[in-house]
Amino acid sequence: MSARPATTAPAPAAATGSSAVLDAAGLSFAYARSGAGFGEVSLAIGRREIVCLLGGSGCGKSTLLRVLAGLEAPAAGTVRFLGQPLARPHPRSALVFQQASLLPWLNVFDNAGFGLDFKHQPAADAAARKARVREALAAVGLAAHERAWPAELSGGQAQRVALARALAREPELLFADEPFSALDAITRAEMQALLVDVVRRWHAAVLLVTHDIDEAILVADRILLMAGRPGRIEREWTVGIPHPRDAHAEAVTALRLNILSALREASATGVPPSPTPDEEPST
Ligand SMILES: Nc1ncnc2c1ncn2[C@@H]1O[C@H](COP(=O)(O)OP(=O)(O)OP(=O)(O)O)[C@@H](O)[C@H]1O
Repeated sequence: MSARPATTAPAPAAATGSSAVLDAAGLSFAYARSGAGFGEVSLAIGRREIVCLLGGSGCGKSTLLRVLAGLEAPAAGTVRFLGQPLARPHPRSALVFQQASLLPWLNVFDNAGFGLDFKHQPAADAAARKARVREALAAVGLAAHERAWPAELSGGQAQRVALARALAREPELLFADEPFSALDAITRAEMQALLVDVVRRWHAAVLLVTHDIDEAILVADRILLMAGRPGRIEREWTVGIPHPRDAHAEAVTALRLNILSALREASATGVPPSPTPDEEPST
């Protein structure tokens, strides 16, 4: 019998109310200069859930992440973080981008601790701060590199420091925007596995923006497909495949084909096809 990942009806997502670390309703956004943005997005991210926002270039994934993270205000709609309206980046959230953006004059330890000095971060005494940074660096495999300088690191190591900097903040939700897309394939695969491992151990949820279908399938608990202009969340898949996932497994291949077909349809018509009758709704 063929194993098949669950596929679903359109968003909004399943996690709601007290089970959600973040929920957003009726969000839209348009840049003043270009008018580009996204429209009518409603979604929720459950505690400890890994959600991938997948879509083609320019559909508004990064913009949506920025609004959900509190970096931009929406034109309409609301974002709630742990049940409270979000007006600015929440102290229990953290961000990782494609570029590690390490400060060249700080060593690895101080770069990893840098996020603890941000405004509105809960106060931690020096010993607790040190312990948090050490633990985060150990989790990403850089315990032996505390005193190294950013210029001495490979791209993968620099991204590990960026991940440690995020973990040290003990986030409830980690926003990650294409964090591995500048890395070579082997390092990327290592980082994907590391991400799943550490966020599970840190009990953090993740919103991962990617245009890489395989990355989404190998990492996510749930995949949201964004498409159209302005972008909307058009489809959603719950990925019930246990970790670690094998890129060549039958269930992974089936889901890849399913997503590819939805993406192709979206680029041809602007709207992905509705789920077929044999595709099971997730909730
Ligand atoms: N600061 C800005 N001012 C005006 N338009 C912008 C700005 N930033 C992005 N855009 C436009 O908004 C749209 C969405 O951009 P966004 O970066 O969110 O897309 P994306 O899906 O993340 O793309 P990619 O995968 O290529 O990064 C694009 O058409 C882009 O050109």
